[in-house]
Amino acid sequence: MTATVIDGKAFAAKVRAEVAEHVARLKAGHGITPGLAVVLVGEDPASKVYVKNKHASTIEVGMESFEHRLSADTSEADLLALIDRLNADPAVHGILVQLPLPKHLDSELVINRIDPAKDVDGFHISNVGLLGTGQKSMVPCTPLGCLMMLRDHHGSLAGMNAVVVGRSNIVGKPMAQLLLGDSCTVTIAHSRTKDLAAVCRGADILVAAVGRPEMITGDMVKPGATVIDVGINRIERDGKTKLVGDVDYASAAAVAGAITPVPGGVGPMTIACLLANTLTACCRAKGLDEPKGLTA
Ligand SMILES: Nc1nc(=O)c2c([nH]1)NC[C@@H]1CN(c3ccc(C(=O)N[C@@H](CCC(=O)O)C(=O)O)cc3)C=[N+]21
Repeated sequence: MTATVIDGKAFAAKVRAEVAEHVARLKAGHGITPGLAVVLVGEDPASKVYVKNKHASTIEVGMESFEHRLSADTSEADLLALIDRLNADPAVHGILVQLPLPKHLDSELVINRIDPAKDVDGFHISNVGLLGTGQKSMVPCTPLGCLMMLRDHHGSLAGMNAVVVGRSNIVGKPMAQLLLGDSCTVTIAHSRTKDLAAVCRGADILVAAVGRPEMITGDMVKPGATVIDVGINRIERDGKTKLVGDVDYASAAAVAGAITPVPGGVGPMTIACLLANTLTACCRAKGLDEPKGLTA
């Protein structure tokens, strides 16, 4: 058996096209252009990759892109003042502060300064609480992208056993909440889980979000399971830099029913969902119908 490859790149292009269509309608019908502000402090390499892809996509779907690049030694007061300005700016519907921030900045304080209605990352404590209680919120982009791919592939997820490996606030925990919301039986596994392989083999849906290159191997995958690889790891192999996931693709694909590749899987969906969230935030701010199929 060889797994169906879930093409995140193609799916993301479809999502972006849907977003672009809504944006065109907002412009023509209401004279509104959704705007996304991205704040980048310092020079984190992962964030730079993200920013590069993001800027082009924002423009491509017809939105306004506001970039704020601050030096690595920016003070907390200056960063908070910028967020206050963006919160008050009616042209800005979404605000994203690139993480990680330099060590001298308190990322919790900074994230919680963002107006929750403009928090397109879904990291504000209010959005975390709303998601956890099943209320309307802004949903973190990476888990939302994974959910969209799973719904597209399976239709209903009800009753499926889902195992999320990784318990981060940005992926693992919100992913588990979303799967629970779609009536999966959810297990969150992590570095201290006993017999991780056996837990993973119980999964109909296996989401790998551990940040360790190729840690999830084929012997940990139930035959026919759907494997979602959230990992983006840069490694050296045969003298070259390579992008690999948290899943050992070759061995997992030999057992799985469906699998997302890296690159071209979850990554492009994260960016597409950032645009979808910006559109959603804009529609909510204006009291207009929000797009269907682009939210949780
Ligand atoms: N507040 C905040 N929100 C984020 O969502 C956030 C962040 N900070 N900081 C940095 C990380 C990283 N991240 C990526 C998203 C997509 C790709 C992506 O599109 N990857 C392509 C490959 C890119 C390549 O070729 O290197 C792929 O997987 O196919 C990569 C990285 C979002 N992040």
